[in-house]
Amino acid sequence: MKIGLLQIDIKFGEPMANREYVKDQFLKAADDSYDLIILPELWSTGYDLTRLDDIGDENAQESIQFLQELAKTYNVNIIGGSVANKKGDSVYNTMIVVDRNGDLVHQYSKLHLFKLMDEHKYLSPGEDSPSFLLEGIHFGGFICYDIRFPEWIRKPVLEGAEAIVVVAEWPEARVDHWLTLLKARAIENQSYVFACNRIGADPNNAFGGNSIIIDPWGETLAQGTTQEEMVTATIDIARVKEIRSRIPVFQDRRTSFYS
Ligand SMILES: O=C(O)CCC(=O)C(=O)O
Repeated sequence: MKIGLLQIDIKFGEPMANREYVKDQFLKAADDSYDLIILPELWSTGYDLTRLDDIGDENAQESIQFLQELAKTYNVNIIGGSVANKKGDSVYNTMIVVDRNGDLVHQYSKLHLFKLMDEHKYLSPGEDSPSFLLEGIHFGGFICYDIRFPEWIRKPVLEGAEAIVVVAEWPEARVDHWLTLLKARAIENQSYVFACNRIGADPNNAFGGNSIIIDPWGETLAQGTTQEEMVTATIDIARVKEIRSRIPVFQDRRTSFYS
């Protein structure tokens, strides 16, 4: 499976311009035969939180249709980062997954809102399961701050997930945490990690790039810089079983002492 993490800059509060830009990037990648392309968190609006009521997407409909068209046109599965999803009086930060036929496979709204960036003032926390199946692979999909909660990442893994996807707008100031947490999540869960971050800056933060693909042994297969790029690796999901039988962490758990 060939994976591409679309590490891009995002225009602050300009969904139309960001959609056009993402469309151009898919066209550019068209000849590279990706099986799965992953976008960053809030790729259509950025963190323009005070305007999400205006620029957010009613029930994520426009974003879903946009991603469905791209998936069908380029015959590629898409984990469409996340978008500002308006539902009644609330706005959620919602991941959208569509398969290469253009079918909507999964939606997940960020569970843990990040107070340091005021998310709790403008967004509502989700209540969705992070588990989904795509191309026969069981994934757990998460958004940014979620990776600081190992017990939440573990949940889909205990349900059978072999790959953890993370979409983010992770600040440059804490890139060391980003890389360390992602590597730990890969090793402790003996799972692939595909983590797509944005680059560039908004009025409040500079973002750290360093999108990364890590194998279930904790080895980095590909890592971005702080420039715009497609971070790419080809993975073999059978490696998960191999690693899990080498060190059988999941058989050795003492669940009568912890859940
Ligand atoms: O946990 C962090 O340091 C960054 C989290 C974050 O930026 C987010 O969830 O949007």
